[in-house]
Amino acid sequence: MNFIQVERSPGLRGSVKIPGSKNSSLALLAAACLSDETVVLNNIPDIADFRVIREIADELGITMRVDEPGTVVIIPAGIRHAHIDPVKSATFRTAYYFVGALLSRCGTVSVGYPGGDNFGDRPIDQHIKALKALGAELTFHEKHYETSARQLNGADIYFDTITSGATINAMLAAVRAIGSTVLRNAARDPEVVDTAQLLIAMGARITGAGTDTIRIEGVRYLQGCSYTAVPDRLIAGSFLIAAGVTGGTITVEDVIPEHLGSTLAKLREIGLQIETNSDSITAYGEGPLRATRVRTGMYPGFPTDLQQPLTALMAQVSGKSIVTDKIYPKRFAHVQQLKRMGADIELRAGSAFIKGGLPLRGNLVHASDIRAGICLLLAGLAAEGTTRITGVYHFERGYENIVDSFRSLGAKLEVREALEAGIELPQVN
Ligand SMILES: CC(=O)N[C@H]1[C@@H](OP(=O)(O)OP(=O)(O)OC[C@H]2O[C@@H](n3ccc(=O)[nH]c3=O)[C@H](O)[C@@H]2O)O[C@H](CO)[C@@H](O)[C@@H]1O
Ligand SMILES: C=C(OP(=O)(O)O)C(=O)O
Repeated sequence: MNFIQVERSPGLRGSVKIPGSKNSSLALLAAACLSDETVVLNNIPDIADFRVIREIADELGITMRVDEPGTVVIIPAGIRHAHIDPVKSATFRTAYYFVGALLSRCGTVSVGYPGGDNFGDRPIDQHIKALKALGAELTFHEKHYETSARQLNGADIYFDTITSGATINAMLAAVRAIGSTVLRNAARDPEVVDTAQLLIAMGARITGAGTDTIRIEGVRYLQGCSYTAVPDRLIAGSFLIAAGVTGGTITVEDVIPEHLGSTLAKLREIGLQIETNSDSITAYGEGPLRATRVRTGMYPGFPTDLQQPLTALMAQVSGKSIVTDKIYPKRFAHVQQLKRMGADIELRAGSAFIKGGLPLRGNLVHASDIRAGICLLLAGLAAEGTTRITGVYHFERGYENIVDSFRSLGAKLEVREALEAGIELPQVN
């Protein structure tokens, strides 16, 4: 079993190029499968979820060829069926996008229940509601569910809660439906806009993406195109937070600063100096930092996916901070692990109450999901001694070359094999 070994690394310094967004790429790969022609996607990160999607595509008869790093050629015309392996689909979150994308083409799509990060309830009722409104019928089995439709018809759909996943899925299903669809209370995330932009480049008729009302006129034919995924705002945010954690200066390149509006405002409030240019951001973390209170919210609110890395920072900053997750109130598995490293954090009703500024000590800790992993890595960079983090698979789902990127900034960390290192690691998922 592998683990990541991290040593205290004060004052990280340098620049990192930010790869394409994981969450966008997962939607774009499915969206491309709606096309009648070849689609080329650029800036697709080489992460674990992508590798599973390629296997699934291959089994369905869809070509997904990597021509050069980051560039994926998708030829959906050869699709034979849409029965997606339930075991493979359960290893990541977004296999459900293939329901929206393949329903109009195949009539029936079967897929396993969504996996991905496990931090309490992640219902898909709004996906189901949207698909039903468009005319689909769903049947649920023990390990998979099946969605069928002879024809999809446009509909007026109101989401009961703001959800990026269901907004994207409904958009995918609606672009080839007959007639008009309106999505109300839609998510405004950059990944929703990115998916709409690709679909528009393919010939879809979509307006309003980026607002809470998206209008779609169904079309019969979608052409090929070449499209580039937006940069990963969550990876960018993680590196900027690292500047605060280590008291260093870090520049993230190839980013869209507007996508990080709430994150930059919060980091400035905490006391980091932030400089933005058209496609780069520099965070200076040397100055005195202040405790804060943050609540996550759907975009443009503070992202739940940066709540965990921010908690590692606030554990370093003297004073009382409160981190509240309104999107996933149970997304706090990292707290127990931070406590093992000496942090003083109490959990109550969806909030972490942090008494910051205590010295952290390296320990053996477990990353239970992607952002818990980056949180522990950041804590390890600040802690005295050696931190060993298990659950490396979760890093591989979210971050391409994370270890090399941190090393390029001067961080001391490496991936090690437990047997070779002579260390007995506990068996955890
Ligand atoms: C692959 C991907 O893009 N993952 C991101 C996506 O997940 P995902 O798309 O699963 O998250 P959603 O935006 O759908 O979830 C937002 C909120 O809506 C709720 N909800 C969602 C769907 C539904 O049918 N019913 C319902 O109640 C969820 O429980 C959550 O409280 O957005 C999350 C919230 O920004 C991020 O943490 C994930 O990194
Ligand atoms: C929750 C996340 O991912 P997923 O939705 O793919 O599980 C994440 O990227 O933080």
